[in-house]
Amino acid sequence: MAALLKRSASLLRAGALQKHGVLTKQALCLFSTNMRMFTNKISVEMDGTTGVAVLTMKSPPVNSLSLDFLTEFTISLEKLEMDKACRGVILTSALPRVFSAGLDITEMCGKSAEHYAAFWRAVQEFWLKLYTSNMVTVAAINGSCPAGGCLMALVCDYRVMADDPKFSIGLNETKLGIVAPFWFKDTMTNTIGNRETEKALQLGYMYSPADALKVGLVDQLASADKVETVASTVMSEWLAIPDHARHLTKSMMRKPTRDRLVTHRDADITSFVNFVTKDSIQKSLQMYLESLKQRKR
Ligand SMILES: CCCCC/C=C/C(=O)SCCNC(=O)CCNC(=O)[C@H](O)C(C)(C)COP(=O)(O)OP(=O)(O)OC[C@H]1O[C@@H](n2cnc3c(N)ncnc32)[C@H](O)[C@@H]1OP(=O)(O)O
Repeated sequence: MAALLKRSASLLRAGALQKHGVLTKQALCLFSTNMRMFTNKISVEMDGTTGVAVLTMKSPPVNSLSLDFLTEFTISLEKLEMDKACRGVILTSALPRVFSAGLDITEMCGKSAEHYAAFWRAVQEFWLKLYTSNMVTVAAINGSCPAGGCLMALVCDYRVMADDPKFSIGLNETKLGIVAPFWFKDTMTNTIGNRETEKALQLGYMYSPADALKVGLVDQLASADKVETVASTVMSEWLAIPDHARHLTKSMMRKPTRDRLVTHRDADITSFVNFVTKDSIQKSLQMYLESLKQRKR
């Protein structure tokens, strides 16, 4: 620690730390310490010297995105966003075989319209915070990630997936008899293009890691035990770019998609509530949940 402080002081004297916002941020990293945050469903470990946090989802059995999970996730992300020492976040899962099973289906079944509205606002908030994060975000996908799990990976800046054919990734909503909202669709289109998204969404296609790499749904594959290490290497490459330039570029690329949801946010909630309260949709979701349970028997 004394050596770090000495090095920071000498950098400050040399004026190196005031040159760009990014260097000032790096200087803060030099002064900062490691940090740990735990909630029931998420743990965050921040390395003060690299400025990289690892956010690990740990909500068995499948890291489904319940209202509680989404709230804890969004708060953890906000805390990191406010910590000037934190420049990048790696998202990963503590569960074997599953990154995230997507939205918690039980939050969309047999509840009140008020509950559905609150749940959907939390899903929107989670997407907005992650999609517009100033930090570099890398998904270390160490298991399957259907629907909302895939969305979470897609909003990151880079995706590394475990090269295991047992895992799959995609927006499979049509298979549940439901429809991915326009901002899920936009996020996928921005990643793999219109034609591939059109096919993938209509068919509710779940890609193997190899196929996901082929269409650009993920950026890189790694053996299951190396996913996080590869994600860290990718993170250092991204952090070599000055933060302000990288972030302004990210904002420029993402603003139209973000603005579209912000402009239509309330209408999107109404539309979700109207959709999910239909008897036919409730029946489809119940049947799907039942089929998940039957699979095990
Ligand atoms: C209406 C407007 C659009 C809304 C947009 C919707 C977006 C979504 O994200 S909808 C959710 C879509 N998700 C899925 O289709 C995933 C379904 N799950 C799976 O495919 C698998 O569970 C798995 C591959 C993620 C993991 O497989 P495995 O390890 O074999 O675990 P199990 O299938 O045995 O599941 C254990 C346990 O968890 C329950 N469960 C699974 N997924 C969900 C979920 N998304 N929400 C709630 N609960 C889920 C599953 O039913 C099992 O429960 P128990 O039988 O009670 O143990």
